[in-house]
Amino acid sequence: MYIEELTLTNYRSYVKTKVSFENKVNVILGENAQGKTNIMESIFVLALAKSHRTTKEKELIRWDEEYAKIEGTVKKSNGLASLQLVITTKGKKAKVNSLEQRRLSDYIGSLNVVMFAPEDLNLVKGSPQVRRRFIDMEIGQVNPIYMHELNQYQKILHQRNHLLKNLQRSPKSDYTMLEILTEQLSEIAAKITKRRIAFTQQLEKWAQPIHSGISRNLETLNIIYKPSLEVLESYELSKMKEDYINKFTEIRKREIDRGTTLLGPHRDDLEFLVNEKNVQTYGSQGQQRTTALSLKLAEIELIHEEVGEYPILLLDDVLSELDDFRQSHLLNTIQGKVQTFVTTTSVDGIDHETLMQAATYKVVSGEINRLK
Ligand SMILES: Nc1ncnc2c1ncn2[C@@H]1O[C@H](COP(=O)(O)OP(=O)(O)OP(=O)(O)O)[C@@H](O)[C@H]1O
Repeated sequence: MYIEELTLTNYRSYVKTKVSFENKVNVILGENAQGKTNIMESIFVLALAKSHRTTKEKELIRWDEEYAKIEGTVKKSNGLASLQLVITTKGKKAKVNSLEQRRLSDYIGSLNVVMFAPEDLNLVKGSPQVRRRFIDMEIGQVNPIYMHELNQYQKILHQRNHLLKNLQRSPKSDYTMLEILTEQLSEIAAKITKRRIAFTQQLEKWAQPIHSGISRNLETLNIIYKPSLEVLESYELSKMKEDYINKFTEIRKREIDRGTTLLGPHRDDLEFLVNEKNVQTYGSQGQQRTTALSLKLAEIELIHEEVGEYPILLLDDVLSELDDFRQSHLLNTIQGKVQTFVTTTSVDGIDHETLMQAATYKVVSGEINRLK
């Protein structure tokens, strides 16, 4: 799939902008703070109805305006789709081919993207939250039900935490509600855990040969899902739910003392092993970069496997962070098959053939124009 045209209205620094793109590499050039990342972010938001750099949606709306609108014409193997996402301070509304989507989770997946920005180099080294967000975004865009389950999970988790805090203050309260919420949370926790384990295995399958290639066959990569509920011997949903309920019963006193839910997908993590050693603890910076790059390239293949089309790749200011060999590996992999957007302040030093043939745009003060 690829984006033919993008229109932004009141989106961050853009008042009204319409721009056509090519189904190849599109390089977006510009000095600092001119609006390059805003373009990348708008494509990401059009796909996932969420920003990669903020949770505060108000920031996406141009100052002193009421709403922001992102429109995109997307070419897919089954034809053209016109997508529209309107963001207000009260919420978001999405349309596909002028039809309003009842739920955002139904809309997500209309456009698939993979973003690679400098902060993704943090995927390995950063906090577990960064890795959980990565998993959720990736499964969410190929599986709308997962997004729905995740929302439900967050709601029940919030209620349960609130109740645990109340129980902490008045221990004589009724425990029936806690049992009901524990049962509901365990049911969804099992579904989410199961999907995440399956996703991790699928991601590992794609990432392993890629990592070997980038490391010139010197390194092997393993990706392990680390659930907060230990040893999930059975992957059967009912058994997993039962395991969660039993464990919650076991740690009830501790949870009430702490006033929070101590177990579940919101506490899980991913572990990366290079040559069987934890790369977060023992890996060099180079190995950590190779791992992050392998994961991103694996994501592209995984989405292709799931939806039957390659996603769009957004490389925000990241090429200059990679050495020549990793840069070439990345550009050789995407060449001719993935529509790619690259932002950079300058193409000096990046002399790969793919970039020579790219469509080039210049961004100045919130306006984008084609150069070649
Ligand atoms: N809600 C908003 N309304 C108006 N302008 C905004 C809004 N949010 C951000 N901006 C402006 O957008 C500009 C930043 O754009 P962007 O992050 O895309 O820069 P960039 O070209 O990627 O720069 P760099 O190379 O430094 O990353 C800033 O000038 C900022 O003031």
